[in-house]
Amino acid sequence: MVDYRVEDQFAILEINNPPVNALSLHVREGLLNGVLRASADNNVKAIILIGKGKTFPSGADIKEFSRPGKAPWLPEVGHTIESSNKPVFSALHGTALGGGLEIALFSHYRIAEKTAKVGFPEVHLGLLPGAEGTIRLPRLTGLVIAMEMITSGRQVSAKEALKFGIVDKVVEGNLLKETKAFAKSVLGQPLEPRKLSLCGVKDADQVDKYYEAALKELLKKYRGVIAPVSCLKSIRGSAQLPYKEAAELERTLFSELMSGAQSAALRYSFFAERAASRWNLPNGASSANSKPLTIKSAAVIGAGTMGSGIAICLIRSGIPVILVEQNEKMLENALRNIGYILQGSVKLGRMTVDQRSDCLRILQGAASIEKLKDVDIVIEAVYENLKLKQEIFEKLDKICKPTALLCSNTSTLDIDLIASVTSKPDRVAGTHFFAPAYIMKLLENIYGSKTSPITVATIMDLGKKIGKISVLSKTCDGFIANRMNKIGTEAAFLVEEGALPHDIDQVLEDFGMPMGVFKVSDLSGIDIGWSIRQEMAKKQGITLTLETHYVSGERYSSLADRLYNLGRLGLKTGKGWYRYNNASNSRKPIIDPDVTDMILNHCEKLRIKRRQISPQEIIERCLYATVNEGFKILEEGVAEKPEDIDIVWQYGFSFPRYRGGPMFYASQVGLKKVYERICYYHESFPYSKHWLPSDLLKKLVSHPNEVPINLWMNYTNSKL
Ligand SMILES: CCCCCCCCCCCCC[C@H](O)CC(=O)SCCNC(=O)CCNC(=O)[C@H](O)C(C)(C)COP(=O)(O)OP(=O)(O)OC[C@H]1O[C@@H](n2cnc3c(N)ncnc32)[C@H](O)[C@@H]1OP(=O)(O)O
Repeated sequence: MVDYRVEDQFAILEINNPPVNALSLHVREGLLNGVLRASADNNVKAIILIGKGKTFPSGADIKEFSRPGKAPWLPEVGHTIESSNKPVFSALHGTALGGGLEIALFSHYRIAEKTAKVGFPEVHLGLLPGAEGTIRLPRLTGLVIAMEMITSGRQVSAKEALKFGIVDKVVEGNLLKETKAFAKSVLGQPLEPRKLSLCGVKDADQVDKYYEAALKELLKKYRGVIAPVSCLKSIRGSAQLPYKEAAELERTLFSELMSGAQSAALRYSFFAERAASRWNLPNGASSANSKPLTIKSAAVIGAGTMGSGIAICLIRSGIPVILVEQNEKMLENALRNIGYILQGSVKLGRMTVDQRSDCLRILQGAASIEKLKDVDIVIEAVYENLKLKQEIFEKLDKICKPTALLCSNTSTLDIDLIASVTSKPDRVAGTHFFAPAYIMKLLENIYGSKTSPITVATIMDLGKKIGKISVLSKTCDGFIANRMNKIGTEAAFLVEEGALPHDIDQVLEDFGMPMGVFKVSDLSGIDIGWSIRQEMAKKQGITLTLETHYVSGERYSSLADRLYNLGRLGLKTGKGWYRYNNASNSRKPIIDPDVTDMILNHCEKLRIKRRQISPQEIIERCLYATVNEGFKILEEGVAEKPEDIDIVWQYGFSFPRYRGGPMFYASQVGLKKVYERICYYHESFPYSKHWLPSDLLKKLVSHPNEVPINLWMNYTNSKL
């Protein structure tokens, strides 16, 4: 794990723990023993710590955090480094992060390869740098930079690290050779001034001012998230307390975070995100044995909001796009809008003027699909109508080259039905983007019964290339995301039973959702849901009225239909579930007594006796219904593993990452408790089939050993 050799009187400690040289127990032991050995060796003048492979250590081993750890701990290794009688040089390349950077800060000197990056990403794991990083970094950079770097988790380039005083030199070429050369130039100089534990924080007298300003920002930016504030408290300690006491405070804060629910969820999320990129199909094909095709050109059909957004994602990644739209005016508008959106990115510093021009150069509009014969992939993003989509796919099948992938951005429709009109169903898949497509990180990829492994591998790989988090779903009505989302349905029932829209929104926002469900509904438009419901009713041959309370034996709420009938279509009409001050162009929702009256009248007409609804019930009704459907999705193999579901929720619906996702949340509450409440709600609401308890959940609670391990057990520390 740590290779030891002596060259030119340098003891080289080469850390060899692929893939990221995490500081696992054996690495810590190797470093400790290596430094002690070199310190005692009269033939050694200096010690160099360097990473083998692609990086200097990128942090502590996160996997070790979920089991009882073993000494030597990182701070002990660090102090052994700092107190060595030989100068220690850390040679940084790749990503020197977290514990890796802390090891470097215990060293007497730091040399960085030009492309190296350094940072403290612990905050993203709900932690703080717990091996004295919060005490040492401010001693090098001053408080403001340390506060910014540690509370944001931002990685800084070698050049910036040099400017901040984190590294002593930036080098090009052979890192070891350059480090030796630098070492030779400073050998013989006293070590004491290089020991950060003996230095002070130069702007310590300003700490209260900086602390207050940073705290105000953090509370605004990270509502409900505790780690950033703990980071700040620890940095304040570094300026206010003697070194040893500051380190003790850091240790206490670190332990509190480490044993808390938020860090558990964030650490789970780190691995869940990586697990979601690995997939297995029922036929044995998998990400490990399937190679993607290279996508060099693409077409997007439909220049509405979704189509334009998808085109932006592709051109931003250098993939030329033909954007097809029959309506010339609409096409013209879309191309102009794409230009504006990219202009906005330039203004925000997310791309340069040249990059914007490069994007627009590879974007081309077309009025018909005849031009698509050479593209590698087509993504259709027209109106959600099966017949229309089938017509398009039938044409594409004739026009496109045989190797082209034909994908649909459908959010609900069966991929098999779309593929059935083509002669190459193995090339057909779903690529479901979330609005706005150029911002939302999720790409929900869908395979049908005939989709080939190459097609799946290609769309999963494409997602990664365009900067998305791809998750794979088997085809079904609504796929993982929309099928599972029962929040809106239960929220409407809760309003009928006694809550008000703003009560529910408040509870969901306090839980950590960025916006309550009724605010979201106003933003996307009440008419959207209305047309989906009308379409569904048409299919079933029924007519919906404002008094409809059951549809095909299922409970139904017509509250949103009432809003539609009143012309309250949401933000765009200035009125929906809330009222908006359109005169001042404000998007701020205002509680509207007219809506309350409408709700009360509705309940009176339907003879619903209203009651007091607790915040606990709101959470349970909205989330447990969703979780129950999640288990059914797992049971049916729509999602391969719970991580896939949780990642869909985090990146598609902005579910708070510090709660892990609905499935992880359920495991934290305790599956037994969740199951019992689902059974209770099933008894209370027999006309909502989403409360019919999932067999998988029942089995997990009663006979956990009979459940295949990939479906649950190895991913969570579920409390049964
Ligand atoms: C008696 C009781 C006494 C108690 C005393 C307690 C003392 C306390 C001491 C605590 C000291 C800890 C202090 C330290 O500050 C804490 C940390 O260091 S936390 C970790 C900080 N580092 C990170 O968060 C980095 C995370 N990794 C990344 O950001 C990226 O992986 C990367 C390094 C930028 C590389 O990105 P990519 O090249 O894209 O590669 P992947 O992301 O796909 O990763 C590849 C592979 O590696 C796995 N992995 C990555 N990082 C870690 C890690 N830190 N630990 C374990 N595993 C890691 C990753 O999961 C991938 O594997 P896969 O999941 O695909 O199998």
